[in-house]
Amino acid sequence: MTAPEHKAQKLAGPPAAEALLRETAERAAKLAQKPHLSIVRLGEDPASVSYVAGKDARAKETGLSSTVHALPEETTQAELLALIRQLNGDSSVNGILVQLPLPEHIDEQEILLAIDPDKDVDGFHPMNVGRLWTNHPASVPCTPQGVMYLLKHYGIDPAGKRVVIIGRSNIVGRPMAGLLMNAHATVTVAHSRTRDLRAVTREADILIAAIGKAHFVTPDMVKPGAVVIDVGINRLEREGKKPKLLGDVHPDVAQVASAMTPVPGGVGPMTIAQLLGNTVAAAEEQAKR
Ligand SMILES: Nc1nc(=O)c2c([nH]1)NC[C@@H]1CN(c3ccc(C(=O)N[C@@H](CCC(=O)O)C(=O)O)cc3)C=[N+]21
Repeated sequence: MTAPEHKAQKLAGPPAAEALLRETAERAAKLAQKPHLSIVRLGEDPASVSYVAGKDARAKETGLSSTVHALPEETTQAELLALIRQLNGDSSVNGILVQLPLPEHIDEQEILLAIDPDKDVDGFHPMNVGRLWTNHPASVPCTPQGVMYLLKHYGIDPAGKRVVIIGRSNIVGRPMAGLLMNAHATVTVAHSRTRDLRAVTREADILIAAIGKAHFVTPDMVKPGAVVIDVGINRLEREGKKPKLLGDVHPDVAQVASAMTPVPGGVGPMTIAQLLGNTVAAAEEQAKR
């Protein structure tokens, strides 16, 4: 590309995340007891170690308390279930998060089903999935809920607009579609089997990339003036250096989009802020009982 004639507005995550964290801290301070988040992680996958450390630190800065249960990779299904049941039964624990992905030998669906839906701050329990899809949302997955907050923060209302989501994962694509439908958008979910993907994505007023492939979305796939939300975080590990983080959207897309989230510093910080928001909401509900 030659010299850019146009540059999309940067939808920075940190200012929106700070606003959400401030609201969350104020709500946390009103509770008789500090909201408590229990985070469970298996094994030493570097991305998981780094994300969990971020969640734990942010929780403490926001006036919540948190515990990290770092278990060995070889932890059995039964041992993990036993820990979840213990946390379910512990009234001092308001939120439970089991960091994904789990090792191959663990049955993820059985683990997510075992978490008390009232403590399911990830919103991954089928009960909470059902609540979202019947437009009675309770706990909603943090990344898509964080995207909704970010859009609102920047004055972007999806009502009546055409939104195309690329990716159909349980963590991002599917719940994102449910939230946007609830917000009156016209939603298309595209994925790896979509024919003529470019024709589909070019229809989008708001394009959400949650594919998991670095720089997958190129300028030719974007309608001029569209808003582009990049949910991808592809870690390029480098010898002796911090990994480089690449989004799912090619940086040249900024020359056709009207607004675009950066990576890092876009959706990622929203995810963590929303997780703490969900934890405080769970604590508020539990305090009513
Ligand atoms: N049960 C569960 N719940 C999750 O919410 C969950 C999960 N498992 N597994 C993995 C994904 C990923 N995820 C991120 C959170 C924050 C950043 C984040 O803060 N990113 C920063 C950069 C962080 C860095 O430097 O590594 C940014 O984009 O600016 C990224 C990714 C939560 N996830």
